[in-house]
Amino acid sequence: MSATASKIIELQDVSKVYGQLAVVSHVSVTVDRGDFVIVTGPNGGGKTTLMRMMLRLVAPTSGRVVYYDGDSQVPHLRFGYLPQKNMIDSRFPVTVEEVVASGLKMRPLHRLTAAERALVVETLDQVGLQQLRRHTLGELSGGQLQRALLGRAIIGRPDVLVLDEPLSYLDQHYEQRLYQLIAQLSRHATIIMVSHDVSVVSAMANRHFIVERTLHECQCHHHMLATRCIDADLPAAFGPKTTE
Ligand SMILES: Nc1ncnc2c1ncn2[C@@H]1O[C@H](COP(=O)(O)OP(=O)(O)OP(=O)(O)O)[C@@H](O)[C@H]1O
Repeated sequence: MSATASKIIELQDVSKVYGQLAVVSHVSVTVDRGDFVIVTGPNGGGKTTLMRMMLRLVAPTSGRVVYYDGDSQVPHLRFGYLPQKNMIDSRFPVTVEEVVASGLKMRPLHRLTAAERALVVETLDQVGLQQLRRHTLGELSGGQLQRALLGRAIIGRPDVLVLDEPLSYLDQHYEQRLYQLIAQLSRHATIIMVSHDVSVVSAMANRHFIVERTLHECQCHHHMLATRCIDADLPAAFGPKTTE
């Protein structure tokens, strides 16, 4: 981001220990408003734990997670979160539209305002699930479930969208749709995305964190893009974010 970018999330010497296992160790980093951060690292390296501490869903063993609006600290941010699929119990008897709407307000569908209902319809369209809106989660394929959860994450027009392995289970068609949707969302939201597939996403991101117990920021990100070290077979619309 530019020199005038304002920070939105700050991790201050954050660590997480489970039993004897130091999962995340002394991470200090700042994410700026408008950043698009890609997060990579080995299995079990602590990526999900770090994301969930950023979201304040997991309390750090030590250190602090601080949110900002401009220069002021704020108690909350509007987050959208797409968790890893293995964290979801799809036996829960709710429909696709109820799941999507739950990202807006914890209210039954019939109690949403007309504007909120319109937003549910628009979001179902964005994730391509209008036809399946009355289906329950248990009736969905892995990719359809992933899209329903993405709908829930984006419907509230979040300040920060955290996506943990969003490409899992998606077929090629929806992978492309997802890239387009994320590129669109990144114009208004800060995006933090865990992904093993850096090839396409790298071209949308302006920062790259590597998490393996601790966090390294990969400074070669723009160099890699500039020299096309990454084999990014990109749709033309996906130019890299600039750092002017
Ligand atoms: N609630 C928990 N209790 C105990 N150990 C945990 C808990 N959550 C995560 N762990 C352990 O912390 C380590 C890091 O897990 P985490 O899910 O954060 O890694 P990850 O980088 O997201 O992995 P992956 O790429 O496989 O999704 C793992 O060894 C995991 O077993």
